[in-house]
Amino acid sequence: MAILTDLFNGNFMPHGHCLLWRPDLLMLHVGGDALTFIAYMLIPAALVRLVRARDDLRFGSMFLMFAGFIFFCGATHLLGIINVWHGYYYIHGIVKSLTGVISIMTAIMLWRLLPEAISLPGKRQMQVTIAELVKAERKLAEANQHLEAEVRKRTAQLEQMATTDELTGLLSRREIMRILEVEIARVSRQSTPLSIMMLDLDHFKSINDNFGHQVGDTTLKTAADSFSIFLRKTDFIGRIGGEEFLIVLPDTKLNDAYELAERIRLVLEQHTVQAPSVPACTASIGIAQCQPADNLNSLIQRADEALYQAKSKGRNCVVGT
Ligand SMILES: Nc1nc2c(ncn2[C@@H]2O[C@H](COP(=O)(O)OP(=O)(O)OP(=O)(O)O)[C@@H](O)[C@H]2O)c(=O)[nH]1
Repeated sequence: MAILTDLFNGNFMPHGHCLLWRPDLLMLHVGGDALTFIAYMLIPAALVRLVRARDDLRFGSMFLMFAGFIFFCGATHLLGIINVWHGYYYIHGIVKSLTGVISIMTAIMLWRLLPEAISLPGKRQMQVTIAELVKAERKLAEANQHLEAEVRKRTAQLEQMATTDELTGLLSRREIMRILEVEIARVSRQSTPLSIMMLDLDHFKSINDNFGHQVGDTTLKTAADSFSIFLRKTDFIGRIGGEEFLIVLPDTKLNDAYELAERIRLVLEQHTVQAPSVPACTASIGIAQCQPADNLNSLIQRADEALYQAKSKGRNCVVGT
C-alpha cells in the first residue's frame, strides 16, 4: 500500500535523470515496457514450440534466431523498468549489446536465407503442382487398374492352361490326377463307390502315319467329344497321354462303369470317321472300382492292367477288375 501511495503521490520518483518524471509519465513508460516485455517473452516461447512441433519446418534455425533476438529485446525492456528505480545501467548496457549482436546475426542470417525463401513456390504455383500431381495420380490408378485386370486375365489363362489339355479341351493329366486323389479320399470318408476308366485309342499310330498328324489331332478331338456326351456333370475326364484318357466316375459301381464303357466304345466307332478313306477309330478300355485299401497309384495300376488285358484280347473291348 505504501508503495502504491508513493507511486501516485509523486514521492516514488524515477532514478537519476528521471527526477523530473511525473506519475502519469512514469505509468506510461513502465506500462509500455511491461506489456512489451510480456509479449517479447511469449513470442519466443511460441516460436520454440512451433520448431519443436514441426520437424518438417523450413528455416527452423531462423525461427530460433528470431526467438533469441526477441527474448533479448524483452530483457532490455525489463531492465528499462528496473532502471527507473535502480541504476543497473551497466547490466542494461551489456544486455543491449547482446541484443545488438544477436540482432545483427539474425539480420545476416535473414538476408542470406532471403533468396531461398523468395524462390519457394507460391500458393498459386503449389495449386498448379498439386493439380498436376492429382492428375498424374489418377492416371497411375487407371494404369494400375488396367494392369491388375491384365494380370487377372493372364492368371486365369495360366490356370486354364495348367488344368486343361490344349488340343482336346479335356482336363490335363495333372488336374485329373489331382481330382482322382480327392475322389479316393471321399470314398474312404463317405463309403460311396468310385470307378475309373482308362481308355486308349487302338492303332492310333497308323492314323498318324497314313493320314498325317493333323488328321490324328482331329481324331483325338472327335474322340474326346464323343466320350463327353455320355458323362454326368459329376464325372471327370482328362487326357493323360498321347491317345490315352482317364475318366473318373464318382458314385459309380464297376457294373455301371462297364455299361458306360461299352456305350462309349460303340459310339466312338461311329463318331471318329472323318472321311470315307479314314478308318473308324476304336478304343480299348480298362475299368477298375476303388477298393478301401486303394490309393491313387494302386487304383491307376489296376485300371492300367485291365487296359493291357483289353489290348491283349484283340483291342476294341472293355475289361474290368
Ligand atoms: N496326332 C497326334 N498324335 C499323337 C499325339 N500324341 C501322341 N500321338 C501319337 O500317338 C501314337 C501312339 O502310338 P502307340 O503308342 O504305338 O499306340 P497305338 O498306335 O495306338 O497302338 P496301341 O495303343 O497298341 O493300339 C504315336 O504315333 C504318337 O506320335 C497328338 O497329340 N496328336
